[in-house]
Amino acid sequence: MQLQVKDVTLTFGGLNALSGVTLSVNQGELVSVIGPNGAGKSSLLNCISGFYHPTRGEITFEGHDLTHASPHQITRYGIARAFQNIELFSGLSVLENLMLARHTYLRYNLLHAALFFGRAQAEEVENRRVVEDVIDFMELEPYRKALVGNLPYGVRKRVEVARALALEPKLLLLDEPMAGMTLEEKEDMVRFILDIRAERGTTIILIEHDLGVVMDISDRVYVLDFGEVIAEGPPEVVAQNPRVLEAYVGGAV
Ligand SMILES: Nc1ncnc2c1ncn2[C@@H]1O[C@H](COP(=O)(O)OP(=O)(O)OP(=O)(O)O)[C@@H](O)[C@H]1O
Repeated sequence: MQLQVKDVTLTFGGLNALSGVTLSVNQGELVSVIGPNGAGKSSLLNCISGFYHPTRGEITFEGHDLTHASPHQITRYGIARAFQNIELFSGLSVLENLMLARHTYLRYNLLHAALFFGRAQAEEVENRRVVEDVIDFMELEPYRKALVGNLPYGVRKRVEVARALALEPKLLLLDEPMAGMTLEEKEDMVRFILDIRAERGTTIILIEHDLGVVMDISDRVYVLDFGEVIAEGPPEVVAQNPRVLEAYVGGAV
């Protein structure tokens, strides 16, 4: 098991955003988390990525305890996240955003860089190589130097995924990467997600409202409702689960 979320509860005031959530993900798996609005999906990703700390329970990744770790530490352990509300600097180019992500999250401290100038330079060459490789992989070559604020929405969503990939994660967290996209853009994103797993071997946790996509590409699906896991399993099994059908009645998603 690469990631293990054990009995996690997250409380805001009197409200349980998550209630005893247990979930595990194997290396190389593509696992989706679905559920109606407010079910706790983003809260779960926030706990895994260290933005929130569970009120109770435990999260481990490859033997590291993430329960109280900071987002920076968690990134260094090999987990990166593409945000639902794009977290890019609109006044910087695609290339600059990706380089900045590596500098912010992965670079050792400035004193170290000053003392070991040669090593810092080698690191910069490596940063550039990784970033160029991601730009190529995500087919962002035509936009390398373009300011992110000037790009169409669908391309910006793709840059947001590229920003996370530039951190060379072992586990990639995707929070609604296809929200608001046209059909064609969605198809492209699906292809990228499948390629990320196939070619880079990255484990993926996907939050997505488009159930057609989820059922098509996931190895396993977890269904959250009111902060609890109400079903888990292969997509075709989960889709038949009466509790899932009930949670989705009325087109709540
Ligand atoms: N920072 C916070 N403070 C207070 N309550 C919060 C906070 N973050 C989330 N919640 C509450 O926790 C519950 C779960 O929210 P969350 O955003 O995790 O759901 P979600 O499944 O991601 O929803 P959506 O599909 O709408 O993004 C909601 O009732 C929400 O109002």
